[in-house]
Amino acid sequence: MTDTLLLAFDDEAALANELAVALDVQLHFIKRHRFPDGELRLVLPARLPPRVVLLRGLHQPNEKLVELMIAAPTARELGTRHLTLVSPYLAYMRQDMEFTPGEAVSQRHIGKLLAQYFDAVITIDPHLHRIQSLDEVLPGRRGLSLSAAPLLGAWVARHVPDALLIGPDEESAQWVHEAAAAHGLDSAIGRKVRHGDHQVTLALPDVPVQGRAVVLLDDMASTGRTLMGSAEALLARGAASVDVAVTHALFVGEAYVQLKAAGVRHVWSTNAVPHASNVISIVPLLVAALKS
Ligand SMILES: O=P(O)(O)OC[C@H]1O[C@H](OP(=O)(O)OP(=O)(O)O)[C@H](O)[C@@H]1O
Repeated sequence: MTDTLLLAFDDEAALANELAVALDVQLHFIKRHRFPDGELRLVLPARLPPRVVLLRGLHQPNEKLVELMIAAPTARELGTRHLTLVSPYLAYMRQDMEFTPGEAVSQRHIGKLLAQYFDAVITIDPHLHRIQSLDEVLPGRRGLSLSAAPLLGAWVARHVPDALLIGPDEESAQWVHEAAAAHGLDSAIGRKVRHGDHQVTLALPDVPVQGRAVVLLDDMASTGRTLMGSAEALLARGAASVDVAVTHALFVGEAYVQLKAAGVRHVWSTNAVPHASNVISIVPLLVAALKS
């Protein structure tokens, strides 16, 4: 990939450096200046090669979307003809239908916006419920959705002898089954009803957990309520230990501290979102996708 340049922002320097080394490509950080009124100025290299990969995770997405709206057309003005967005966490995928009249279907509109600027988008474990493929979100463009579940499963298999993997809700079944199947782990899936941003009702799966080393596995932790509620219920039922493995460590506010306070022993995450719990690198996944 010597003809490709990797562009990134310095708040994702660790992942950007690791990716550049693994791909053996040149890395350039886009310079950012925030004006007193909050507007942004971006500075890219004066000339760009025809193929550019832009790395930008979209956790805390609103300002980052503006960065993309400025950086992508600038890259094309500077010589880029094929522009790939690598966004390990793709925001706005959870609002995928109109639940009440007049409610914006953000997934569709953010997808269209990205399709306007990028030839291809690569992401990890996007929260897509009711559609099968990321292509459906990106009209006319290539969307590639990678799964970190086998990496999470491998980590659990190495660190927790005889683990029982539990997914807190039906949605998590895809990741839990993939991780369990790849590494011969026991698994079970609970149920969840969401009542609001911070309110969920959880039902544990009907499997014996007494004395088991349970690992809760999910695509993301945001407020941590889903994992906290599950962990407390598992410990109350006699689980020997509860660990957590997630792809996206969003952990808003005090969520991480509260999750540990709820009795969770270890919290493990991938570096798709930079966080203190990162222990699993998604770089091998990204490299395989970008090289194909
Ligand atoms: O840390 P939290 O704030 O609990 O959020 C994380 C949970 O939210 C997501 O599911 P969600 O409840 O959105 O599922 P849904 O899309 O089916 O409502 C995700 O799959 C996690 O289970």
